[in-house]
Amino acid sequence: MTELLHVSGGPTKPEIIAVSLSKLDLADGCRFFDIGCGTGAVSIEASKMVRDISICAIDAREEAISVTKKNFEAFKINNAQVFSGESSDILEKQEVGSIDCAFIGGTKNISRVLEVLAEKKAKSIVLNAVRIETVVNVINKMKELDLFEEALHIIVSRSAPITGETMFKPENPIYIVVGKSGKN
Ligand SMILES: C[S@@+](CC[C@H](N)C(=O)[O-])C[C@H]1O[C@@H](n2cnc3c(N)ncnc32)[C@H](O)[C@@H]1O
Repeated sequence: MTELLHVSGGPTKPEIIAVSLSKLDLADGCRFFDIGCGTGAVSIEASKMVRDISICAIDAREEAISVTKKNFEAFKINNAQVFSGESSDILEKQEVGSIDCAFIGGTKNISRVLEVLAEKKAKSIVLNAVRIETVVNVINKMKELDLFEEALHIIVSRSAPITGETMFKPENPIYIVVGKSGKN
């Protein structure tokens, strides 16, 4: 089995990826943006769910870009562009084209990122956050941009062995914020 290379902050846990992608309205041939791609794990899972997806993965850290490129090669992700830099700057560029679905895993400069996604008329946006301050900021900004749909708080506990029996260990809670264009 192909092993995913890791980088600090990633990969996003599979259960969180599953819920996040279920909220994104992925469709065959869609243009998917992985903003703060880290390892590229979310893009890899998205590519298993629909046909002919076109992926644009962005991260500000060179280390993450290098790991994403290696993971895309190992998992045979062919229809992908990988951009290094601040996502709000990259999203503004003409050559990135239209945006159907955007997953946001990194929330630096999030207000500007959301403004650019709204300007580009991204149809569906799903954001992961761990800090409540980020969540409040994102909900308020999405409401201002007429994008806000819902926010979820997800806690996963995973089985772990204990003296030959099984206990559950909680993982860090994650907030998922969902935005859709054309709310009204
Ligand atoms: C929690 S990690 C993402 C993990 C990723 N979803 C995965 O599965 O590996 C957040 C990433 O977002 C990047 N990031 C945060 N804000 C960013 C921004 N405004 N532009 C580009 N990258 C950003 C960080 O460099 C970091 O690699």
